[in-house]
Amino acid sequence: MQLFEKLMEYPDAERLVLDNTHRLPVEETPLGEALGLALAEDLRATVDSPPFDNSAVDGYAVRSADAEAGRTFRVVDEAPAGRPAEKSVGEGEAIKIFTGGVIPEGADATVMVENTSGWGESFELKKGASPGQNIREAGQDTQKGDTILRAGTEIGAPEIALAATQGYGTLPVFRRPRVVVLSTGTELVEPGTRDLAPGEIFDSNSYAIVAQAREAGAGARRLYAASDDAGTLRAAIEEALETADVVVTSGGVSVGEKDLVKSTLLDLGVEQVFWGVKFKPGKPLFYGKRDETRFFGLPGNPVSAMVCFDLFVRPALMGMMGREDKGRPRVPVYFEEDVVNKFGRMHAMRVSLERTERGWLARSVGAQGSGLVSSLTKADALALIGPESEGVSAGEPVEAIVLREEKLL
Ligand SMILES: Nc1nc2c(c(=O)[nH]1)N[C@H]1C(S)=C(S)[C@@H](COP(=O)(O)OP(=O)(O)OC[C@H]3O[C@@H](n4cnc5c(N)ncnc54)[C@H](O)[C@@H]3O)O[C@H]1N2
Ligand code: MOO
Repeated sequence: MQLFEKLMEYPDAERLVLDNTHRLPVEETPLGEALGLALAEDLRATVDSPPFDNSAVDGYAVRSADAEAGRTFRVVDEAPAGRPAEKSVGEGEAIKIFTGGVIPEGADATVMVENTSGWGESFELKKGASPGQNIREAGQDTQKGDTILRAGTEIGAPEIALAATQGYGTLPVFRRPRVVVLSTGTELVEPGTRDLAPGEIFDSNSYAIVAQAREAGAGARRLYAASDDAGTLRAAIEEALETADVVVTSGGVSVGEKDLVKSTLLDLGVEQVFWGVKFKPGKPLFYGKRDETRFFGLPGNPVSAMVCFDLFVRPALMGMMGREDKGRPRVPVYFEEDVVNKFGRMHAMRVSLERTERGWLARSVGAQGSGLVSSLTKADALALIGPESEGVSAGEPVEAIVLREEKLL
């Protein structure tokens, strides 16, 4: 069994992951499936939007020159949304119009029905109208040929709406990475299937990792939990390889005799980029590549698996999708007391955050064991307590990676 040689410094490992990540190919993706992806090209307006002058209200289209309070108008036609009127508006005439209806020939204003005597074949105007009143002009929103979205923009709901106004049925985006998640460990039991026998635990990592991958915008699926047996593991990894851009395993990556993930990957021709990081939680992290596929061997300890996903896998997935905002936001924080780092590795300490006059105050969420899943539900950020120092003094600034971005609002 191979032991760790020299552990890699955390920033070097972070950089190596990104340096060995490539953008996935550009694909014309249906509008409804583009959420969270990044545009590969600038997008231009194909039409003026709105395409025609239209009414902002339900009421009547009139000539503003005639529109004095107290005057009576004759209704000669109607213009609901989607069906332009056939007639034009002459002096003393009006056309019944609804919101979104095309402004008829001759009219230059619309009046709300509330400012008239009501719906009918004729009506009396209660309030005068000015030219252009309640008219939404053609091209007010976008004009044909304008660049409406820049390459690199992340597609959210407003971008989908804007592209749809221009008739785009698909968008040129970097393809969504396909992540296959495989948890390993003979002790693992599928949640919801049966009670635990002695020595067993429920498989929480594969569910957590799939959720994190989807949060990052990737497509992700779980494979079954594979037992710590070389044949089973090899078959599972081969199955994952059929569809995956990124294979993420959990467990079996440390130095125990049952830790077979690394040797199995190497047997399958995966090239090791690094194994072992001077980082807690997540010392045994493995990163490798084979052709276009990338492999992350996350440690089995649930907190280590989730923290390593956030700090290493998430930026890689975002890079593959062409997203500019690859990492979590980082802010300087301080502690009220001295904090000791006794691990000899960079400690990503789970902390809560509170905004104070001096900046962000960090407090440890409590015990920092790598198996304490509940601690992650209380953490707002990971404070990076460096390996070279043995800790930080009260009030000293420290960089923290913010996990709950809503905290910063
Ligand atoms: N002699 C040494 N032992 C260990 C070292 C070391 O340097 N020398 N490093 C420790 C560190 S740090 C970590 S982290 C763990 C990681 O080990 P593995 O990646 O091999 O993980 P396992 O041993 O398979 O599991 C660790 C722990 O996590 C539980 N686990 C595993 N999979 C799941 C899952 N899918 N859901 C929930 N929990 C899971 C597993 O039962 C173990 O309790 O190694 C240390 N040891
Ligand atoms: O570094 Mo391991 O990740 O303690 O827990």
